[in-house]
This record gives sequence, structure tokens and C-alpha cells, in this order.
Amino acid sequence: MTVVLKTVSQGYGKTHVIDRFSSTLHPGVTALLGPNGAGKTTLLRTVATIMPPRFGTIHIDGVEVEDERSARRVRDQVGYLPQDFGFDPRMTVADFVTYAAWMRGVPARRWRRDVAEVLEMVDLADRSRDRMGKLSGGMRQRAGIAWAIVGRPRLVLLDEPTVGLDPRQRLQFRKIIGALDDTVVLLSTHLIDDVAAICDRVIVLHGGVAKFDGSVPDLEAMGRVDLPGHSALERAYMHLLPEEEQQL
Ligand SMILES: Nc1ncnc2c1ncn2[C@@H]1O[C@H](COP(=O)(O)OP(=O)(O)OP(=O)(O)O)[C@@H](O)[C@H]1O
Repeated sequence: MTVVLKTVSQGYGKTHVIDRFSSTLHPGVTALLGPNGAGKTTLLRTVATIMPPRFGTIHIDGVEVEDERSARRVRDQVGYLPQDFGFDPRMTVADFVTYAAWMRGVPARRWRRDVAEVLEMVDLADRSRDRMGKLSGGMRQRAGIAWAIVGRPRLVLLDEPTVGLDPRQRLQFRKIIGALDDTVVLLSTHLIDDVAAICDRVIVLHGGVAKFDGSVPDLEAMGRVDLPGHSALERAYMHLLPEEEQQL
């Protein structure tokens, strides 16, 4: 699986959000970092085939996604977890994840096994019969992660997946993501610790433009000691912001 974005622009009405973004994503974990409003969610929605690009092209596994018809050809391969994902609170956890398996075209004979497998991975096996509405925020988030990975789509897109997770759950999340072989994972986050721990690559977005696209060590190397931050990675992130945003 590869995802190739070429000069992709995206927006809403008259608002331009993503400006000529190009990148090629390979299997591994890529973090999308950037301030509020940078365009991370918009870029994830675009790669998730929810919004066809206004300009430029996206190829997912060799298929150009330009309209609903072409999007349908690749959607089974895409697991997308929006930031505030909706669900029917009366649904059980197992039903919620089974629904994702059905949407992703997983054959019915595999539902039970595949759902059990991902619930085990996110440590919700003993909650499978609980109603979604009764889960804690962290459990709900883990059910969302199970939703995104059931059927093992080879492109997984996660919008701030570690929000609401306690420290142990965040470590579990890293383990789950680390176990997804042969999968292109693109996740947005504000947590630099997560980036350092699980990501092979980082894209820093600012104002819809990629300010950095490269490895974690290469980003770390940009950290300037005179900038605010508790780690080289935090200082490097600050370094990429416009000068007027670099100081606190
Ligand atoms: N449905 C929409 N209609 C109009 N403008 C929108 C819509 N969704 C987002 N925007 C605008 O697009 C810009 C980018 O938003 P986006 O949600 O992609 O940023 P983000 O980097 O994910 O931010 P955050 O870190 O706060 O989640 C913002 O200026 C936002 O106001």
C-alpha cells in the first residue's frame, strides 16, 4: 500500500485550508503535527476519500481517487477514525465494531473472529456486550480504535486517537499501532511524546502547508536550544512555527 498525494488543495466554500500538499506515504506510522486549525483533520478527511481534492491528485494503492465511484474502489482498504466519532449509544461494543467490519466489506463468516481479535487488541474483550453509551471516554476511544482497524485495512487514519486515554492506555495504544504490519498509518496528534515513541515519520502542517516531512531524528536535529520546549522534538516543532509564534 502506498498513498501518493500530488499538489493537493482542499477547502470549504471560500476557505482554503490545504495548499498544494504533496507527499508519498509508505507502510509505517506517520504523525501529523500542527497547531489548531492547521488543516490536519481536513487532510485526514481528504485521504480518507470523504472529500475529493479540489485540486491535485491522490492515488491510493494505485487508484486515483477523484470521485465517489473511484473512492468506493479503495474504501474497503481505509480505516478512518474521526476526532468526534458518532455512534448509537444503545449499540453494544461488539455491534459497533461489527458494523465497521460490514462497512469495510469483511465477509460475514469472519465478523465474529475479526471483531473478537481487535477487541482483544484494544483490551475490551470483556466489554463486548456493554452498551457504547455506558463506556468511559477512554474505553470509547479504544472502541473507536477497534472500529478503525477491524478487517485490517491497509490504510489507517486516526484523528487525535490518544485524546482521553490514561497513561497506561496510551502505552497500549502504541503497542497496537506498532503491531499493524504492512499498514500505512497516518495519525494527527498534539502529543509529542507519542510522536517520539511510535512514529517513523512526521509531517508538520501550518496554515495548510507542510513545513516539514521527514524522519523523527531529522526533525529532532532542527531543535534550537534557545526555543521553548522540554525535548529536542518540542523545540524543533517550535522552530517550524512562524517567528511570532515561537515564543510563549
Ligand atoms: N466544515 C467546515 N466548514 C468550514 N470551515 C471549516 C470546516 N471544517 C474546518 N474548517 C476550517 O478549516 C481550517 C482547518 O481545520 P481543521 O479541522 O482541518 O484543522 P486541524 O489542524 O485539524 O485543527 P485541530 O488541531 O483544532 O483539530 C480551520 O480554519 C477551520 O475553521
